[in-house]
Amino acid sequence: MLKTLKKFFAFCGVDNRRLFITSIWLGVVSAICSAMRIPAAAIVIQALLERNVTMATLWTSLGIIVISLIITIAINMKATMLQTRAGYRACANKRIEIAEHLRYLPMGWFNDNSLGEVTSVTTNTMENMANVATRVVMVTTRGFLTSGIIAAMMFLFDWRMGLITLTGLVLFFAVNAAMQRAEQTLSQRKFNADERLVSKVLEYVQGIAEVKNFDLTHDSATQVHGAVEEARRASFAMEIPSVLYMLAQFVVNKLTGVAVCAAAIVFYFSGTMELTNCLLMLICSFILFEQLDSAGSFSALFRSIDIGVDKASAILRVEPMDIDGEELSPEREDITLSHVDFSYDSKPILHDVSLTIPEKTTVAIVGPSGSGKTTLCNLMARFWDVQGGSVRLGGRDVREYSYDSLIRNFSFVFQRVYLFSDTIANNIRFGKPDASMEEVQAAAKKARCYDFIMALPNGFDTVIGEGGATLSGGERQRISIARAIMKDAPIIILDEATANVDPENEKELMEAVAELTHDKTVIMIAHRLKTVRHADQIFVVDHGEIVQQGTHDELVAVDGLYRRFVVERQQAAGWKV
Ligand SMILES: Nc1ncnc2c1ncn2[C@@H]1O[C@H](COP(=O)(O)OP(=O)(O)OP(=O)(O)O)[C@@H](O)[C@H]1O
Repeated sequence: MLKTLKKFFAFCGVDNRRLFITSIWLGVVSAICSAMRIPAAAIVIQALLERNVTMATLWTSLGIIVISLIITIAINMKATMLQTRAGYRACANKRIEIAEHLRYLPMGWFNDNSLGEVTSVTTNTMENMANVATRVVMVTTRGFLTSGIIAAMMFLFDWRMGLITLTGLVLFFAVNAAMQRAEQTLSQRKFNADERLVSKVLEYVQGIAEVKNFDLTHDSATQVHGAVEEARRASFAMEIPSVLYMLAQFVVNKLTGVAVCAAAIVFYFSGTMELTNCLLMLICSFILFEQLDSAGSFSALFRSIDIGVDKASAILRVEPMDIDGEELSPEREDITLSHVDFSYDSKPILHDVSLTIPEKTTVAIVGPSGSGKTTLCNLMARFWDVQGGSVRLGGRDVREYSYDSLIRNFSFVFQRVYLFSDTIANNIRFGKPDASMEEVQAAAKKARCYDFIMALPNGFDTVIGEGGATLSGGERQRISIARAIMKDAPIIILDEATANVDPENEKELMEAVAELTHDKTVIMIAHRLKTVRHADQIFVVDHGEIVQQGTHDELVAVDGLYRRFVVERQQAAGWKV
């Protein structure tokens, strides 16, 4: 348990740890104040035995009780406020730290770890930590510390009583340690079940259109039901042993009280304890381990704090990509790939790819579906690291740049646009967080989305649904172009941005793209002949290799994949030109 405490305090950070420790010590002071009931009772008992009860005796006793009660309440309030602040602040800081850290993780990590796992850690686990860990840590540490202090006081009072109390404490901790061991595997099972539940619900909600479309309601719901059922079983399995161990702890506690009671009576009759002290011990025996009772039940949750800290720390320990990167600004924005080899895990995708894209030129990358076009573009912005060869921007390997200084040079317009559940203005501002409203509107005008935004009920302040759900595909696309215009990066990568657009939207989209790409280095994964034919260079990719390279006129003049695609474009399923 001490190991978990140490881990938890290290996890919380210095400031929050200080608040926690202060609140724990305040808790101990409050427990001692609440124990002032014992001397208050002793004064009255003594007076009664001496048949000397006066108003002064009663007032003194009452005064001690009232004052200690007021102090206890005030201290408890302060301690609760401190630990609540420390708990929520520590978890909020961790969430921000994790979110920030995720930005710098290699894309391969996201491939290997499901969205559910990451979501579960940042939501469930952190929520659990904020709610449970803060209370658990305070109640248990306070309970154990207070009981230790009481045991020491018992030794001072009468070593025989001290011995009985200590024996009780040792037995209590033995049961507690057994409970912690029993909880270890069960807590892990519960965490895994919670993680799977979040994964399945996310999958179900994200794929709800497909679920309805293909009438998968039953299959998907079964998976969600299975995950819910396993989470229920895991939670229940965790409760059973803890209830039994808690009962055992409770029994040990009460038996210690009974032993104190019995020993006091025996010692009185054997003439080795005064009547006042004997009566005092009888009162003490009932309140001796009050704090320990709640500490014992709360400590059952210690294992889940342990796992929670481990899960969050495991994400934070994943090595970010730009560990050695420098803050660089390329002098020119040309891109060179030299003998690049790349695989996703063990699946080879690109083989010995070399190409040069001079700055401020437009290149089109074309090829059959799955040939590696998107992968090629992603390597330029170091979404992944190459396994062989190099990718250079402005003559420097992209691995020499820090992530921020590299990504500053790129704007991506993806075919699948993701808009955040926020106002339209803020979605456009993503490209430049401190942009004024005038700048946002100017970008929207260039991206040909100003008119439809103004037609919305709250204009630029309209909050759009998560993923941009309340806008059409073409509108979302143009907002993403406005975002890219706002960023004003020197290199634009258009990944099939013009595919799947109806003719009405196409004209506006083309105008928006023209505004975005003006005077930039442009790399487009192009499916339309119109856009491809005007490119300065065309790279034809097939099975992860550049099989042809040149201008449209040069490529149609020779027999090859490009000409075949142009000729067969009407029938070609994988290449819509
Ligand atoms: N994140 C990933 N993890 C594993 N494999 C991937 C990943 N992304 C793409 N692939 C695989 O790599 C290959 C190349 O994919 P890529 O998206 O680069 O092709 P593309 O030419 O852009 O295809 P399309 O025109 O259909 O978009 C495909 O076989 C794809 O399944």
